[in-house]
Order: sequence, then C-alpha cells, then structure tokens
Amino acid sequence: MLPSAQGSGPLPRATGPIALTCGEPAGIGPEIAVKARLALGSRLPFFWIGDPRHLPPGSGFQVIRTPSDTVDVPPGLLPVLPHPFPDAAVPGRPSGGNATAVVTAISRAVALVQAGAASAICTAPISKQALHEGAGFAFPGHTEFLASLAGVDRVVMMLACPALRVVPVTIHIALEDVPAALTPELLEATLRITHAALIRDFGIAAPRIAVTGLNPHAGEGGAMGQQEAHVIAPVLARLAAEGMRLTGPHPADTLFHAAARARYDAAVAMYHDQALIPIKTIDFAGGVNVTLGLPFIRTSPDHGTAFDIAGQGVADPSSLIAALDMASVMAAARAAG
Ligand SMILES: NC(=O)c1ccc[n+]([C@@H]2O[C@H](COP(=O)([O-])OP(=O)(O)OC[C@H]3O[C@@H](n4cnc5c(N)ncnc54)[C@H](O)[C@@H]3O)[C@@H](O)[C@H]2O)c1
Ligand SMILES: N[C@H](C(=O)O)[C@H](O)COP(=O)(O)O
Repeated sequence: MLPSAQGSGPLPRATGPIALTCGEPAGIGPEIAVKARLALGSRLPFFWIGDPRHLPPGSGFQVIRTPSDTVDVPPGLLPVLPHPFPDAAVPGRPSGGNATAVVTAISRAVALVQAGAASAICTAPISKQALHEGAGFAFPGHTEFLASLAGVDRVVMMLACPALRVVPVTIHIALEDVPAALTPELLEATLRITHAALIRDFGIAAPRIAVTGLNPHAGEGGAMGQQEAHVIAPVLARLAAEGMRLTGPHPADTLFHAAARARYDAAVAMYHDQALIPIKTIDFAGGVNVTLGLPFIRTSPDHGTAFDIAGQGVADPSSLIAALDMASVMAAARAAG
C-alpha cells in the first residue's frame, strides 16, 4: 500500500465541513451522498449542495442555512444546503432543464471553499453530455471547469487508490488529437505539478515518478513511433537533472503489475485511458479523482453517473467515502502548513 493521504487511518482529518456537490441528479449522486453520511456520521463532516427533492424517497436529511450549521445536524441525517432545481429527477434520464443548476452548484461550492466556509470540495459525477446539451457547458469536465473558476492555467488530473496513483498528461480529448497535444511544455508542467503535489498533499518527501511512452513498447527504439525520443525523453532528462526522481519512458502495458507499481509513487501516462484503465480495474471501489494544482482541495469518486443503476438503491458509496476522506486528510495537512 502506498504511503499517502489515503488508507492512512491515524492521519488527522479536517474539522471544517467539506462541500459535496450533488452532480447529475438523475444519476447515483444523491443516493451515494445519503449512504456516505450514514456510513461516516459526524466523524467526517460534509454537507450536500443540492435539491432535497432529488434525494431518494425516505432519506433522512436536515436543511442547513450555512455550512457551519453542519456540526449541529444529527449523524443519521444528511446536512443539505438547498440549491433549488427547476425539475424533479427521473433516474437515468437527465433533464436539460436541470443542467444549469448542476453547474451553479459546483460554482457555489467553489465560492464557499474560497471564502473559507468549507474545508474542501468533493464533487459527485456529472454527465458531460447532459450539461453540454442542456446548459451549453463548454468544459469537458470538472477538472477544466474548476481550473477556470480558480483562474489557474494548468491543473492535473490524478486518480489515486491505496495501490496506485495515475496521472494522464492529456485528459479529455479525442485519441486522434493526442500526439499533437503532447508537447514538451505540457509534459513538463504536468510533471512539475504532480511532483509538487506528491510532496505537499501526499507527504512524500522525494517522490518517484514513472512515465509511460505513448506508443506500443514505448516506441521500440523508433520503430513504432517517435514521441518517446523526441518529446518525452528530453523532458525527463531535463527534469531529472534538476533532481526529480523520474524513470521512463516505459512501455505502458507492463507498468501496472504489482512489482512495477512498487517502484514508483505515481505513474504519469500520456492519455486518459492509458492512465485510468489500470486504476479502475485494480480498485474501482476505492479510487479517488483529485485535481492537482488548484488553490483549494477538490476530490471526486472515480466513477460516473451510473445511469444504468440510478434509482435502484444498489449504488456503492465506497469511492465517494474514499474521496471525502482524502479531501479531509489533505485539507488538514494544508491547514497544518
Ligand atoms: N467525476 C465525474 O463527473 C465523472 C467521472 C466519470 C464519468 N463521468 C460521466 O458519467 C457518465 C457515465 O460514464 P460511464 O458509464 O463511463 O461510467 P460509470 O462509472 O458511470 O459507470 C460504469 C459502470 O460502473 C457501474 N458503477 C459506477 N459507479 C458505481 C457505483 N458507485 N456502484 C455500483 N456500480 C457503479 C455502473 O453501473 C456502470 O455499469 C458519463 O457522462 C461520464 O462522462 C463523470
Ligand atoms: N476522466 C474522469 C474519469 O473518467 O473518471 C472523469 O471524466 C472525471 O472528470 P472530471 O473530474 O474532470 O469531471
């Protein structure tokens, strides 16, 4: 298991409440929020920003006026900061009319964490398609939207579980656009942000980062692609000369078995699926999505809206619970300086 902000029972947790956004109300977000509160009680305080009408029938909740009221809510009830939506939620069928409120719930959480009223934010999954169609949402996901709200040029997506941390260099773009997007500048910025976050937020003094190639067999010496020699290796050499502990470019297909994972603290991969398939395969229930490079803490479960099971009461809250816990540990660490 990795030494980290995850799976480390004795580490301190934040005392201030975490703002949990509702995400897409037609998905499993409201259900797992209620289940997470029942599992965590008041040990790990968070409040839900959403419309109480979207909670599963019979859910125990209490409306709060401000985040600081969270502490007064009995442990069996979900503290709810009301965020009215125009439409009811039909499981599995997102309403275009609700799209704008999904987005404003996220902006509201950011405003609260920036004002110091929340210790971190945790986001339940959104449907990018529903937001694009219903609200003209111009961002491919939370990651890019949060960077814009925070006024930050560059952020990094990391997914972390007790056995693995992965970072995709390019994120939500078509596979055919990856080679052109994979510039030395982007790779260098991603490595610097990842390195800094492993030190600051994960408490690893001298992080070891393994970097994949882009092509099969990391290019096989140029026989299967040139990006390894022309883009990736020169950046690694430059940053290694500064003292960063980097290895690669490695063939991606052999970087994620147990013995390989023991040799690094994070793997940086060149595109979305190269990074996310291994972690969602190894630990779908325990994975957490964390945005590095923001001025505040943001985590999220590693799964999506799960429309196929919404409204059935069978959704697993484990990843959300892990995300809330990771946010709490990180917030406590930052507060301690
Ligand atoms: N953070 C986010 O906002 C986020 C993350 C990932 C995907 N998404 C979005 O979610 C939508 C659906 O994506 P998808 O279908 O690729 O992935 P998904 O994670 O929603 O679902 C994949 C499979 O896993 C199951 N599953 C997911 N979470 C589960 C849980 N907590 N308990 C039990 N089973 C669970 C689903 O039922 C489904 O069979 C897309 O619009 C995608 O963009 C959002
Ligand atoms: N790429 C993420 C995943 O597949 O889990 C997911 O789409 C979340 O992205 P945001 O956190 O940017 O919404």
